[in-house]
Amino acid sequence: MTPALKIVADTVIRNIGQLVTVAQQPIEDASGPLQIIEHAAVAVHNGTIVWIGRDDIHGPELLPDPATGPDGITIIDAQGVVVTPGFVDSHTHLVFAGDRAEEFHQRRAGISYGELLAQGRGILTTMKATREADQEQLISLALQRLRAMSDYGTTTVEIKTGYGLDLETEERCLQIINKLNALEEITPPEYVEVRVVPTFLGAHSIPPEYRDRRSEYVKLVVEKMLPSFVGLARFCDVFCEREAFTLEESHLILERAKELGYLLKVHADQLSPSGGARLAAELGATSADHLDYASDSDLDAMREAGVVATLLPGCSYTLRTPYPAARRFLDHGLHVALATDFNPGTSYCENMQMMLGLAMSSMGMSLEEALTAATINGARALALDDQIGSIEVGKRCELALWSIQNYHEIGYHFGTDLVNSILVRR
Ligand SMILES: N=CN[C@@H](CCC(=O)O)C(=O)O
Ligand SMILES: [Zn+2]
Repeated sequence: MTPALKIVADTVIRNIGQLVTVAQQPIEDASGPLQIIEHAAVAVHNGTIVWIGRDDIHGPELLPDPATGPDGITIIDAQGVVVTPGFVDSHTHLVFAGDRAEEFHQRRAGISYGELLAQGRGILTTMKATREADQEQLISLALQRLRAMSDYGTTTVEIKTGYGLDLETEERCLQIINKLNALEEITPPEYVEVRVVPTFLGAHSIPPEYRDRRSEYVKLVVEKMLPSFVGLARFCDVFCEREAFTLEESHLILERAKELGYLLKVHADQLSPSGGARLAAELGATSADHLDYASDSDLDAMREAGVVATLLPGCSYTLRTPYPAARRFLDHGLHVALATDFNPGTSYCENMQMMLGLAMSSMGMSLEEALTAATINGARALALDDQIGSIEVGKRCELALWSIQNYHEIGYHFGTDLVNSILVRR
């Protein structure tokens, strides 16, 4: 007889109807592409998952943490619902002030997103409002948005700067993003349990004061901003596009960022074939995002270089452009991630469930592919897949507790929030 497994735990989630682990390795008692365990339990110690399995069948002997004493295990009854990894929203522009409702309706009447950018509106409209806002306003807006995201099941959010476009405001936005990870420092203390990953996107648009001397702005990004923000941002991103930064400018910025130790992302081939996807592959970026105009050979280059393809259906929904054909990316053997691209111009939506729905209804993804894209592949797009994105022993406890008993309701029952709460142990 195998001796009982003794596990030290401080939290146990019991009575889980379906534990959708999205495990990357086969696990005992689990089945199907998402490695689902029926009637399951999860044991957690110090925020790390220490055991998962069938509730009550051959579970381990759970020992409380000696520090908390014999009554120290918190038992949470999931009441038979579905539990998945929390969503990893790997592409957002969440820190900004103002809105662009007026431009949205003008676009509905015929003006294009590219035309607005060319007229110095679009991103620059938001830049003006963001520069004028003070720290408290920006934090309070960000918190409101993070709360909405966590209500829909998101536990990790990447946040880009890119609405400051000067040294001072870009730095202020990065400091705010970092502060969101330490909310007790905010007065009065705030508790949103979402993990935040900061990205520097100084190369989002050329600010108006540099309109006729763009090379000087690129120089500012390369020589001043990038070195000053080391340690404040995990990623450096560039909007490589006809209306934004050329391939050469993007190359210059990303190459310097890489030398300084940033991980890389690229807004690639969104409005035209910009060469961004190819650049992401050349420089070993973690992800290339959008990719509406990426060619087959670009996708091959991305696969060879291990670049995650992040697809953003919220943009297609807002801009009324064709949805990315996810099948094409999957057939190229790429890891596909889904994200909201939450921003005031092209995707004003905090809700990852909506992205899953669009991926299934309009991008040709199965439920299993979409859930994988919104969890473990989002984690891959942040180079955090060793820590989050699936429910496996050794991963952090960042879960979504749904209000449904069968995960097949996801994408089928639409237009309503199916997530009850998130459960995060730090
Ligand atoms: N493409 C560039 N950046 C954002 C849009 C930002 C904005 O319009 O404010 C995007 O990912 O779609
Ligand atoms: Zn974006």
